[in-house]
Amino acid sequence: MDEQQEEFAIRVRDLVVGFGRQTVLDHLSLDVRRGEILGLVGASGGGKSVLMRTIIGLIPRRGGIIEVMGQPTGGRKEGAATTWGILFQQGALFSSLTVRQNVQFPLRENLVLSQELMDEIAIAKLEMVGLLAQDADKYPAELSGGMTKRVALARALALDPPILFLDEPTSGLDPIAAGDFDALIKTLQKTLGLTVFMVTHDLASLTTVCDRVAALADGKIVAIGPMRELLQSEHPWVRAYFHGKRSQMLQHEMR
Ligand SMILES: Nc1ncnc2c1ncn2[C@@H]1O[C@H](COP(=O)(O)OP(=O)(O)OP(=O)(O)O)[C@@H](O)[C@H]1O
Repeated sequence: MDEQQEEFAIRVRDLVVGFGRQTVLDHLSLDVRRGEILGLVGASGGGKSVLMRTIIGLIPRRGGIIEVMGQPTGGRKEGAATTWGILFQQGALFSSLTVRQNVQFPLRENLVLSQELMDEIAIAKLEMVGLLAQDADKYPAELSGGMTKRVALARALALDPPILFLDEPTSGLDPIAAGDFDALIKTLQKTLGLTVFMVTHDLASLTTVCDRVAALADGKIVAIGPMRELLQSEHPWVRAYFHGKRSQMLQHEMR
């Protein structure tokens, strides 16, 4: 593996993705460094979810190259579950399974382990995301929004993947729960050395947990860097996003 491959967890080059006549991603390039938390912002309907889903192989591409941990992804499915964990926006837990069974789901799908070991792993993962062993027998309907996200996170981390994809992780959470969740992501990044790719509109998350922020506009990454650099960007969409009335108000309150 050469030095460049070592440095990047995800490399995207000239990615083109579309549906019918619509081109959503238009020769998009992006590097995600190993061990960083990268936040992705963009207009609603601008293609953030499409980019994430294309990287993980759920949407086919029309052109371009995607490498994950130094390996081209071209349709490769095997090994995916151990390479990345995914937290979808609503948590997407299986409602008929308990918390424990939800966390164990990827283990059952990918490994052959004794029930005892799977129980131990499930409890360890739940504790890692700040839940208690007694939460393991609850059903998703019995959980708060914050707990649901934590269970989904425990499930995403069940196979110890080096990369974590988060789709608007703090949406639907109150500011305290959102702040706690952000802190948890930061702790996991530091303790596990995770690379985190996070789609978010949450200015607090962008400012407090993201090492870098990438802005998606017109199907391309038009700005990327630490938040303070994005705030200086001259790109019209980036300026409108971070310096519009609503953002200004929030940034002022965050000072
Ligand atoms: N499976 C699909 N089939 C057809 N069009 C799609 C499909 N998935 C996404 N699109 C289109 O691609 C565009 C980008 O959608 P995407 O969900 O990536 O936006 P987004 O940036 O994540 O938006 P939001 O912030 O509102 O979640 C939209 O115009 C959407 O209608």
